[in-house]
Amino acid sequence: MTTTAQDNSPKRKQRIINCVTQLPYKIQLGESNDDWKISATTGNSALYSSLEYLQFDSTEYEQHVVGWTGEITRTERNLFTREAKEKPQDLDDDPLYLTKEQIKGLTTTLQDHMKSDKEAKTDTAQTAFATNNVHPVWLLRKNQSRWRNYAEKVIWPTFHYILNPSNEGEQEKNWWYDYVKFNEAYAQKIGEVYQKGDIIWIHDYYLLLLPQLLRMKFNDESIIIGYFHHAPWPSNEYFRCLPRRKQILDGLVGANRICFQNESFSRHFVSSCKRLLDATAKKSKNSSNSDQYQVSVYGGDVLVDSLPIGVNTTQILKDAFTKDIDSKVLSIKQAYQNKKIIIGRDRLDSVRGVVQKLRAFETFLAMYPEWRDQVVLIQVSSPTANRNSPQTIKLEQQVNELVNSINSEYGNLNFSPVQHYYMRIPKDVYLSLLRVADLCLITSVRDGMNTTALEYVTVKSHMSNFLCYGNPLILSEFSGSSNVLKDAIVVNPWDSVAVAKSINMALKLDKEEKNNLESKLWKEVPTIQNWTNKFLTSIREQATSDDDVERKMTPALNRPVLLENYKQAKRRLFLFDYDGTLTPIVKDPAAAIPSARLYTILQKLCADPHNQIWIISGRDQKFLNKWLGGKLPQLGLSAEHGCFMKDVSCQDWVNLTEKVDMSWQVRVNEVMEEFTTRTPGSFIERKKVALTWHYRRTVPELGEFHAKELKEKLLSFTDDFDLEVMDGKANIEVRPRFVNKGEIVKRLVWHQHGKPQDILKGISEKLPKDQMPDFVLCLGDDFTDEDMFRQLNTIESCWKQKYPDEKNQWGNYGFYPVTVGSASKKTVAKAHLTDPQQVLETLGLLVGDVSLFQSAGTVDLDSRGHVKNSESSLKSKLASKAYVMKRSASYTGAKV
Ligand SMILES: O=P(O)(O)OC[C@H]1O[C@H](O[C@H]2O[C@H](CO)[C@@H](O)[C@H](O)[C@H]2O)[C@H](O)[C@@H](O)[C@@H]1O
Ligand SMILES: [Mg+2]
Repeated sequence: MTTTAQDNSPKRKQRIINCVTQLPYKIQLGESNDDWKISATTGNSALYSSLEYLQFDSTEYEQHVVGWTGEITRTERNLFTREAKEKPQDLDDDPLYLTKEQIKGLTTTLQDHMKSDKEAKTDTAQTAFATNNVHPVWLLRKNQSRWRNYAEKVIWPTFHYILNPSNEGEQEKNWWYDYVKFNEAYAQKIGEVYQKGDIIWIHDYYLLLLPQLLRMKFNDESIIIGYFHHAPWPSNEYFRCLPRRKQILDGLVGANRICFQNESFSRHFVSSCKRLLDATAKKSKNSSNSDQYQVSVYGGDVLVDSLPIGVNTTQILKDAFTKDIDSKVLSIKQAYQNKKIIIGRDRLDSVRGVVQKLRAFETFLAMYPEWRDQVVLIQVSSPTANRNSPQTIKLEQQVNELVNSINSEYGNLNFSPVQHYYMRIPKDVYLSLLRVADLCLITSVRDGMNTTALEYVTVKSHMSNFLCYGNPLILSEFSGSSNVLKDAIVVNPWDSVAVAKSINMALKLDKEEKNNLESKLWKEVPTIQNWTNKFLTSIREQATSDDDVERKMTPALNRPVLLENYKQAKRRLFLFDYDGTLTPIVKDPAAAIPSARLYTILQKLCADPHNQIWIISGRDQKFLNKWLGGKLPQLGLSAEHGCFMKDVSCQDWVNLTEKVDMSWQVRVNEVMEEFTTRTPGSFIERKKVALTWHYRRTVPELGEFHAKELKEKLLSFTDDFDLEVMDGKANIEVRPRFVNKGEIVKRLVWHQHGKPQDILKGISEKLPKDQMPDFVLCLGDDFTDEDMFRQLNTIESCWKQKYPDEKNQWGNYGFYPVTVGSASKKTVAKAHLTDPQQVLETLGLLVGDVSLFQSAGTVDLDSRGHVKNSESSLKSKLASKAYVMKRSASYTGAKV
């Protein structure tokens, strides 16, 4: 009899690394260096309740939260009240240089805070709890709010259909660099936390570059990255106005799954990818019957769909129905006896529609005199982080004027129909307002998901609510929540008359009508538990289904390492393919000519005597001479996939196929001509040796079908001539088998660096290593370029045997075989860059034309956000030391 051993060990929980813009805490430093004051932040309630759920209630997941600390402020004692008060000038003037000990102390305080939260929130201490699961991202530079600028002043407005004139000036450039660093800092922190098998979940528009950065950082094809976008995603007509639109999309498509609040946002995102990245998308329905897209971009796939966020309905009901809140509700009711109460709670920014709401309320009072004196609008507007910006100040004035004019027109000495509170209110007051309301009015002109709407419906679902059960909700059609709360009274906030009519109708609903509405609405409120589980379950399913397919991801090129290696190397060799690498693929081969930017970069590379630059292309000599050799004679050239070579700073070409029988050309040409006749739009490019049949300009399906047929036909006889038939980018090429780009690479690497080539002479593998290149950057996009990469890999293996002790500080020989295309492309290259634009940016970086922070690239940062060990990092360290001394001296009264 056989027995199966039972596995009694506790099931390992799935680890989730949850990346949020800011930890859910407001952090203040008291008078002494370790006096940390931690309190809960306001805003983002839905997201933070998802974190709480994963932290305290979920039995399936072990959560790790990675987030910026937010602006850390200091407090000072108020001499009169003895209370600690925040120093207002802190954020701009007071650099928060924290010592290592302080950073450690604060991390422990945060961990402890989370633990005591747990003890307060769970009944038992049984749940296995992940200690050290809060991972702060330190960015302690002076003016800490700098990290918000690009996200808040450029991305946020565009995502809400507000176009600020952007001139890509110095200021915006600096904001962008800080934005890149912000994302880099997260990548670095995740690097410290990540374990194989973890799911990384990234939230919202501060972290749009992070998915791709993580792909660059981890050479782990199984890494699973999900991204949820909480804000709206605008139509492509708006999105494409962002100067950094491509970098943003490139950053995001590093995720396996990108999810939005509703189908319109995901559709807009997909059209941005199609338009700006040349992506294709297949649409289908997901398990919740909403649209999902498989977006193919740079040859890889990303799943795009939507899942509206929810709220913690159980907690809200628990918090909203207490004795304390009962009494608050009663006092509000007494204050407005015999009046209907309309409530609104919004942040005071231009998209929340407070102005539209006031205008509609004014119209309502004008249109329905019978309601005057019978209705009060309690509007709570909470200040935004940008309270002092000219736009907010203007908006504040506009709101005040409207409130005054309504109250003077329709109010009297005893009563003002609009009660406007410009302040943050505590949670209990907010819940009391939700409970007391006869109507909730939401007129935002754009938002991702309005959680006030969801919370209101939740509170109104409670029967014992002082006759307020089921009171109605008027909701803007431009709010993301209108896609979820389909049975709300939906209005266009720009149409004051229509909103006024809806207010009148809503206030007149009888009990049965209200109950009817509420019973439908209540079913439509998503819970945060469901939302969290659904997102994580589907990403896990995606991961397992992907596991069945053989999946190898190529990491993105680590550009900071490349730059460092470049700077230190003395014998640098560049091996560049041309089409699809240095220049984008276009319909007409004759139109694919070098850009001015490419010339500048090549010129700068050529000007450095340590560099040897070769273009190794499928193009013929005529094309390469005309557009490259003629303008930059220092370039080495190889034409027709290795058939011809022209050495650097030399005019003459050498034919490596001179002795080959070319009789095959007639036969191949005949077959290609037959297919050209049958396929409108196709044509033959006749080079000296190779023949290329192009079908980019044909009807795609027909072109592809005939290309397959042509290839088979050619393969049936080309073996006799020892020819290779190659599948290129919308082309089929034929050339002799014994020449290929790899052979050229072999010749160039096994060669004394900087010495002229004796092309017809054989290769010597006996050269001392210090005469051969110590840095080789090889870039190519196509199947034929794989020969170059393969050759470099072979040489590297050989050197490992021959020169095991001569590796560089990065543990290799400075070889960078890099494919141009997606991470999921099948390749033997060691890294990838997505497209020719990224290629130029990378080369620009080497010649000093581009900043490291122009695009994200995985850089190690210090706790202040400077590149580690850089000049600015060292300067900042000194400043920090001086600062700490000054501070401690000011405590003790000593002079420094
Ligand atoms: O080795 P490469 O430098 O990448 O050259 C490969 C082939 O590139 C050219 O064709 C390709 O690019 C064209 C322009 O973008 C495009 O219209 C065509 O569809 C692509 O196949 C070139 O015409 C061929 O001769 C090269 O062999
Ligand atoms: Mg190419």
